[in-house]
Amino acid sequence: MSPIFKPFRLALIQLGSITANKTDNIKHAREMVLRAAADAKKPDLIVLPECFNSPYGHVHFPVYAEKIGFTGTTYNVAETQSESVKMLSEVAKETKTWLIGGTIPERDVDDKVYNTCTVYNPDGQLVAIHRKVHLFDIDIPGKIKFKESETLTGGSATNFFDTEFARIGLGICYDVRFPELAMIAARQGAQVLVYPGAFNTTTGPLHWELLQRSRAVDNQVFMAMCSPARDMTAGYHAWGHSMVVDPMAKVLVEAGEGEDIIFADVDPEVMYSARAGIPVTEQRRFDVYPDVSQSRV
Ligand SMILES: O=C(O)CCC(=O)C(=O)O
Repeated sequence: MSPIFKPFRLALIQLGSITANKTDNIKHAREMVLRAAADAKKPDLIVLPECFNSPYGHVHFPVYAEKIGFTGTTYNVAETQSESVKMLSEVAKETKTWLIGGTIPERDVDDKVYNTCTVYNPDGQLVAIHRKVHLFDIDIPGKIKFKESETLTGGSATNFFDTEFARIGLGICYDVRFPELAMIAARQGAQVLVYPGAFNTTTGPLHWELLQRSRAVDNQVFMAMCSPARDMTAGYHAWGHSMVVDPMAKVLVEAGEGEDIIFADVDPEVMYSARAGIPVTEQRRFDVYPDVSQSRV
């Protein structure tokens, strides 16, 4: 049976004022979630950006890392030591809204550090965790060099979660460059992909929109990426331009560079008509090439 897909409203928080003070960052993120939830057309799902509680950079991850402290697949927020997880759980409950809590640096029980996304239901329960699978290691001479693998470990699982309105596939930023991850989630029934991300001013203008529209059109799903706002005084200049794209690759809404909250109404009919009109989902030739979604970890 196909997963449920009903109309819903999505809010992306392009968070600004991310400073060296973690407590302030968490407080500000909470205020912005409250503001998004208080919109006249209350969203069903709110999203925060990648690395919302710390400055972005591999040197910062171990310093800001929090012990979420869960193993396996059941998560009891009452047991966590993470102040970010506590806040996210509480504000999801307070607003009675689904919340994708951007990402935070996470220190695991084995002392490895991950770039981790946590998801909460409207009761404040932590229902899903995605650790960034593909680490952002690039070197474009004269432009940008970044090596997350100096301090981070890559996650080893693909992830989605179910709500009462849709199945949502998860990824984080650089993960969007690897079509297999999106393809696997889509083939597992996700109709919407949400990736907190923080592209930069070199790759952002070239690839941020292109990659989202590509993942949307090749899987005929909705795709959303939520960035921090750009801060030219920070060590890393995020691209901003948080956006939501529909299954025909149309950009439904796009933020600028500054702090903002953008909203989109996700209409399942757009996905159904895209799939009916261009039926690639039924025309695949697994007799010619393998179905990568079957090689799931
Ligand atoms: O892929 C890119 O160009 C940017 C990726 C990135 O910023 C990240 O993974 O945090």
